[in-house]
Amino acid sequence: MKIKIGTRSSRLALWQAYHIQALLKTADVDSELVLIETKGDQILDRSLSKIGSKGVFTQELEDQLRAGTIDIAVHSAKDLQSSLPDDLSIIAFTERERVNDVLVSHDKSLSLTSGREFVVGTSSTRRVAMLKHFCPHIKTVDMRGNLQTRLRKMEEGQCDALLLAFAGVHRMEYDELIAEYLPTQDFTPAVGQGSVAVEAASTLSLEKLELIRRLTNHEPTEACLKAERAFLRRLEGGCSIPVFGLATLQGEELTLTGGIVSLDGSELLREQFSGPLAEAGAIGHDLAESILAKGGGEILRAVRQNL
Ligand SMILES: NCc1[nH]cc(CCC(=O)O)c1CC(=O)O
Repeated sequence: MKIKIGTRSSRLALWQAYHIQALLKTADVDSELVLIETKGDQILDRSLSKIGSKGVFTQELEDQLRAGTIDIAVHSAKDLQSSLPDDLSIIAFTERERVNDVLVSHDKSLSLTSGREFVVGTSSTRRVAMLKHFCPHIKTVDMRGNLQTRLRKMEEGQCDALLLAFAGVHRMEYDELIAEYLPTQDFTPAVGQGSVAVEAASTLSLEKLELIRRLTNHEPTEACLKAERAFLRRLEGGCSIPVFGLATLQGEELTLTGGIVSLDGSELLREQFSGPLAEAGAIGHDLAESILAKGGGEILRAVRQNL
């Protein structure tokens, strides 16, 4: 048996696919990579929020899952839509990397808390809005492209630093450029940040599904992402809205922190709910209801009108 792994061909996507391949290999399960180009890879001149980012990095992979030309598709968990079509599902979430956002620069003395003014490149609406909220002295510039492209733009002087997920920076082995780890209490990451998701179609054989799940799924991470994704689903969000969410486990108790920030940074709503791990989905849903009741709905409407 050979598992066909569908992946985008960016360096980060390939790292993730090789990671899944290595986990399968621990039980001598053979696999091959099938490289697939998505709309998000082709359109590089427009900001992600303007492409209509629903599934922009996932659609073509999902088409091939349905066609059966690949057994599984590998994604950054963060890039997945919060709800999938009925015939597709996430069968595994890998153990999560450190979840923090990091400030990346050749100037290691840069810090967001120093009060010093400088320019940060990012293409994430969540990061832009959080910077406006927590660090109004910081200027932001929209910066798309893969990590290598962004680093080049930074070196050309388009910005002084980049704000990125630690997970991606670490996987691309740029740890030495990390100037600062941002605290998750303020800069709460995007839902799913740091985990790799394995997606399959309902037509995948039970034998393959169970084998892949056994070798790649990390149950504590899965529980946390279940809560985070239920939260995001209730807000009907994808990765392009300024919503954040992070669940952690202490034994059997799950704690979910999540919220939303307005695009101009003026309003930030954040709440924390805890409960038994078995109720992960309900915790996420209830947290979203609470955020909506406190004004999150108005923030979301304004965000949708502006994107
Ligand atoms: N939105 C792009 C994206 N999707 C996943 C990661 C990093 C890896 C991860 O969070 O799992 C990144 C880059 C970033 O946000 O800096």
